[in-house]
Amino acid sequence: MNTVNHDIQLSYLNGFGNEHETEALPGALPRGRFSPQQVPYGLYAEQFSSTAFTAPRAHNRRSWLYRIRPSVVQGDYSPWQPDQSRICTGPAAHPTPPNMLRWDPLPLPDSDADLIEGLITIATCGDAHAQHGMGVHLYTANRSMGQRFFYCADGEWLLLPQQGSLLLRTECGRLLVQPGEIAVIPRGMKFAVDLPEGPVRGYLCENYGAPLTLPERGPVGANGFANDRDFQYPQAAYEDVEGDFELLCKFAGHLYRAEIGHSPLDVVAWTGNSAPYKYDLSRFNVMGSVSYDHPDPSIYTVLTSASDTAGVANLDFVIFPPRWMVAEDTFRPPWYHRNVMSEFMGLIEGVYDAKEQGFVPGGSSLHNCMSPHGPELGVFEKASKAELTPERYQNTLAFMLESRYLIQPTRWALETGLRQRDYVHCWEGLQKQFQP
Ligand SMILES: O=C(O)Cc1cc(O)ccc1O
Ligand SMILES: [Fe+2]
Repeated sequence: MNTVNHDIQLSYLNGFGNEHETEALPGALPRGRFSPQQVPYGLYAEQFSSTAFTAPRAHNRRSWLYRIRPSVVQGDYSPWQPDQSRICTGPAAHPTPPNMLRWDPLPLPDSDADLIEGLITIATCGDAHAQHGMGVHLYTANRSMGQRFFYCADGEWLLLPQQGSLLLRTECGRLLVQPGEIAVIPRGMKFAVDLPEGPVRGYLCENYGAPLTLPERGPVGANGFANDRDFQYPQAAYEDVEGDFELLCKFAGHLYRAEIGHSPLDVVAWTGNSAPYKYDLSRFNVMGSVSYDHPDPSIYTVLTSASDTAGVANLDFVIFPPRWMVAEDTFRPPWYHRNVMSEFMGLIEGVYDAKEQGFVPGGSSLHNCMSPHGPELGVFEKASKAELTPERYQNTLAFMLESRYLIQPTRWALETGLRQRDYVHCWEGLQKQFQP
């Protein structure tokens, strides 16, 4: 069997949301219909729907999977026994303080943990049962999942590796994802995460709402931001293997376990537009001001999940990548601001321009609805006096998960020693400089 071959060179199918088609055996994919009376090679046909059957064509996401056994061939679910108290799902029942919050990175695990065992929720927003909002988790792991398989019924997973690469073995095939890249796994898709290079750390956004999609470009035109062609989908690859395996599932905020006598990654061919994908963030075509003023960060939106109100996102995934700053007569870092939207941030590498100290790779910050924030004292002083020659921001890759829903830090996040209790002091020295 072919569970894990880390040396394998993976090739991908390109194009965001295309009606992709791929087969691991010649002729495995039925032609001209989705559900023939008999599928080639004795495979079973199974439709995998990520949107309602009746969703408008432009939003409809579904794939047809041709597999060795249909997904119904599995054991009954019972609660997963290990302690699950570190994994939380919105809505949270405890109070949410308006404080500006920041955390140091999670240390790598000192005992064996795979990615599911190493998950810890830092914040949630909205309500998973109502299918809006998100969970923000941090992960660390030092062991491959191997023959433990998983799917999340509560949301789509956006994985942001910060250290170490992930080999995602999914029903649709394999994706190798490294820091600086992201991967998105549709709600409900079964997968296992292996660690080809050892210990890993990263962020995980569990999107309870509408599937992530590319934002509109408006007057920018037909190109730019994240270009559709740079999103990569797996080629079909199947595991034909039997044994005493387990299938974990996150459903309505709890983890369940079912026994399964075979690898559920047994899809030999698939076609459709709902599948996992990856994207190299360095491909992002950055737009910015070439005259004056610091633009809104929405120009850096990679992917967005709509809410029911146009222009008000359930979730925007935004990055702050290397780029040139040329704006004249402008305070170039982010302005001081208060925002109706709530902002969770992480740092993949380097230094973020608004916070040169204390916000470190693997760390996190949260500026909730209407909580004030902006450059720390040192950045303000420097940027107010800097000579405004063109400057390349490099060695930097921060991201933001911005939501219309209040982002509620978990109890763990509020109580952990990783929380920087002195965070607010980074603005303390901003003096009155009023000269009437
Ligand atoms: O708060 C932050 O650091 C994120 C952010 C960056 C920016 O350039 C403008 C607004 C904004 O919220
Ligand atoms: Fe902000």
